[in-house]
Amino acid sequence: MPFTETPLKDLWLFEPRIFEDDRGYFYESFNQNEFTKATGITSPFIQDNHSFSKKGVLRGLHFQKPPHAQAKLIKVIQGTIWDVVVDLRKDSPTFSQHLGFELSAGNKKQLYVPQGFAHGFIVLSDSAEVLYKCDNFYAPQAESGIIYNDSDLAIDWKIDSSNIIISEKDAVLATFQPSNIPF
Ligand SMILES: Cc1cn([C@H]2C[C@H](O)[C@@H](COP(=O)(O)OP(=O)(O)O[C@H]3O[C@@H](C)C(=O)[C@@H](O)[C@H]3O)O2)c(=O)[nH]c1=O
Repeated sequence: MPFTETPLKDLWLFEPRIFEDDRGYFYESFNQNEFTKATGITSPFIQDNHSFSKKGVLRGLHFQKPPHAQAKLIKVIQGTIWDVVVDLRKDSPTFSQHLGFELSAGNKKQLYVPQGFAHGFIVLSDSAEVLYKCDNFYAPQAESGIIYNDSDLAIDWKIDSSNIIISEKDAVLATFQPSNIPF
């Protein structure tokens, strides 16, 4: 089964089967039937996003507040990222826990991040192109996040902090405070 549930409930890793031959390779990068059969998740994806980032760029940690919360299915088509998620669901046994995954064009792994998680990634290779599907539309008024270097979360971003590049918006995100979490 190419879908594995991770130690964080409802967070799934997808390792697709690759068919290689003399021409190159082929694989189904997404199949709604297989996805639903394996995970039980039925909500359709309605927005696709594509970002390009240079080495050391860190985007995150982001989430949208309800009713605009987004589940995301993330993959990399060029380069390598360290993808990090934080469980923000207060009723979850793994509330406040985080996990990191290496996603790359080479390993073709995909991560399904449910609603109620914060998400971010850092680029480990010279550059990276990241594609992700979302089950809810972008809603700028609902955007929120947690500062990447929050001392309670203590996330290992794999790159020396002096080489991390973040947006002005991400530099002023709040620290992790359960009372501010809307899930
Ligand atoms: C996320 C997003 C941004 N934008 C615009 C707003 C802004 O002008 C420009 C760049 O936006 P940002 O700086 O927020 O992009 P970015 O920092 O890449 O934001 C993304 O980060 C990763 C980690 C996620 O998980 C995503 O959900 C999203 O929050 O693109 C859209 O038009 N639609 C979208 O869905």
